[in-house]
Amino acid sequence: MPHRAIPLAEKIYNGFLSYIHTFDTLTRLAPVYFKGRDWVSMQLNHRQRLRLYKDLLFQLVREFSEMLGSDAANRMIWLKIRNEYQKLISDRNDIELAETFFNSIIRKAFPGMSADPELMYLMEGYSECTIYENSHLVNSYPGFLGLEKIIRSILDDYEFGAPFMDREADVEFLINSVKEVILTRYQPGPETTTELLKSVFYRNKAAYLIGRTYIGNKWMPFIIPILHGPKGIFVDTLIFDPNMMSTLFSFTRSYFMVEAKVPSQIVGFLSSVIPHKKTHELYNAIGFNKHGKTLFYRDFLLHLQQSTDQFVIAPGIKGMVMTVFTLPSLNVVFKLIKDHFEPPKSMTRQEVRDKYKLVSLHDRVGRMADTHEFEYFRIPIDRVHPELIKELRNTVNSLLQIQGDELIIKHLYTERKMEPLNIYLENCSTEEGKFVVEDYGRSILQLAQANIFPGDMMTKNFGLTRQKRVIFYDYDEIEFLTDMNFRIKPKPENYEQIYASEPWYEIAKNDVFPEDFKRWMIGRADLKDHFITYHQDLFDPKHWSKIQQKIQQGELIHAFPYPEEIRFRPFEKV
Ligand SMILES: Nc1ncnc2c1ncn2[C@@H]1O[C@H](COP(=O)(O)OP(=O)(O)OP(=O)(O)O)[C@@H](O)[C@H]1O
Repeated sequence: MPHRAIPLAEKIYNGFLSYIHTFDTLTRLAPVYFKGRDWVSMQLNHRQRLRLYKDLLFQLVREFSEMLGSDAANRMIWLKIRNEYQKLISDRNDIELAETFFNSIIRKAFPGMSADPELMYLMEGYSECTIYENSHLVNSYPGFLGLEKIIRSILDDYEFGAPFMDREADVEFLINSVKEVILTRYQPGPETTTELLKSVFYRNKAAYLIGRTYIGNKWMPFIIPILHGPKGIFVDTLIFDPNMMSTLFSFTRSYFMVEAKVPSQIVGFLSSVIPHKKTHELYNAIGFNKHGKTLFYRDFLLHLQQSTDQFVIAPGIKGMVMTVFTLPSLNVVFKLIKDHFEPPKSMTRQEVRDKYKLVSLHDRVGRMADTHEFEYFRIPIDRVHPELIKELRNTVNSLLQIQGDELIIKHLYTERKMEPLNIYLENCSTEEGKFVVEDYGRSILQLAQANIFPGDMMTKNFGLTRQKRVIFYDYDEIEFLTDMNFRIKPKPENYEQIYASEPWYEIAKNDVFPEDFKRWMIGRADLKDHFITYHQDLFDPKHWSKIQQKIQQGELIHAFPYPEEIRFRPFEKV
């Protein structure tokens, strides 16, 4: 009965249109807030966009399920709905997003649905994100114009609606930078050309222009960060370093606000300029994280087919709250909330989920890993190591189902696999160790500036990225920094107090004594002194209180996603 399937398909399609429309509307507000230096609205708007998908889906699924009535698990009807939906979306240039949207609906409306290749779009969609010729994607600047003219034209073409602080100085900085990095190595020829994505990428207090220059028989990518300080708009630096570009698009950063009329084209261009990034990571980076999740899952299924290794318990110290496992050949960990927590952990499963949600909605400032949440995640049981089966049975039994030859996990998070910091510190040289413990302290202070207090700051709760950047990944004890009370330890005044085995003063739940951090943060003797000297602020309650005050006064600190040493004007405020 196709006539019944048509309104149901239309219902989903209208929901999708409404999602895309609202997503675009919110995205288009980013340049407005950038122009007005309205950073609070920028942040709220971003959060609203992050919530959009789930909020909208919730309402839509309710209405849709009412229409569907008792047919929620009727495969025939679903097949027909999918057919009708396919007709509605087939001409769209964001068809891959529409497919993912359908998957989200069926996953919520069909009881117990995990992944079904017949009813869902699992392996379809654009496998490649081709950039079409003559598209409206980029602004092009032919090489014959000469360096200065190209740079001036670029600054003319990207209008931020506010005056530049010192445009001539920016032109000079950019010219010198290109001369230093590119023109010492390559000679421009008749084929030399520069392209910049027309869409500007906004995040926090910055705007980014993303481009590439064809020179020396290859495309040289670059990123131009633009800031809007109290004195006006200015170019902050010019990035050519591929590692820095990659960090800018890292899984530890918030998503960009960027107009993407044809998302696959933006992603196609990005993959030509940002090395090592998978397509799913780029979709995440431009805010289509649900589609990023679809692609991630697609990669996962392909990887399973192409590998033979077994899922095992993740290396490192086992969590008290999470059971964590991995596939050695894949750079992902799977995190499951345990059925019971041993003291001193006393939270509920829902509270842990709330903390993970908090992180997903918060600015991750390059220091917390993004996660994807999955329900009814399937793994072939013969790929699960017996030790892991035992561990899962002991710790997360309520989340497990066995169906045929598959293990189904009712709820889990996936996260990028990193090398646990405690393991790295056991094996590295003193020099390597100094480098990472400096970054360990820096990561904690940067999280603090973003109003995050990690709670448990032991090295086992941090991981290292490929580029040896320290990232926090244990979210169950996270708190807002402004909810904590940083205290100086009271001085003992008598014999009993000096020799008391327990603290003799009252300690409230949210009290923190930063002086104590010195005792346990770094164990290794050859690194401890270096760490304590390098990060004196960490142990000073006044420093923590100062950060709190700034946050309470509404100051949003911009976490630069590149080293501040490369800024053209390192001391210029934003
Ligand atoms: N992203 C990751 N990459 C690699 N290993 C990880 C990752 N996340 C967790 N692990 C491993 O799993 C262990 C437990 O993870 P996690 O710290 O998230 O659990 P937890 O139960 O919250 O810990 P805690 O008992 O400290 O609260 C870590 O110590 C680490 O060894």
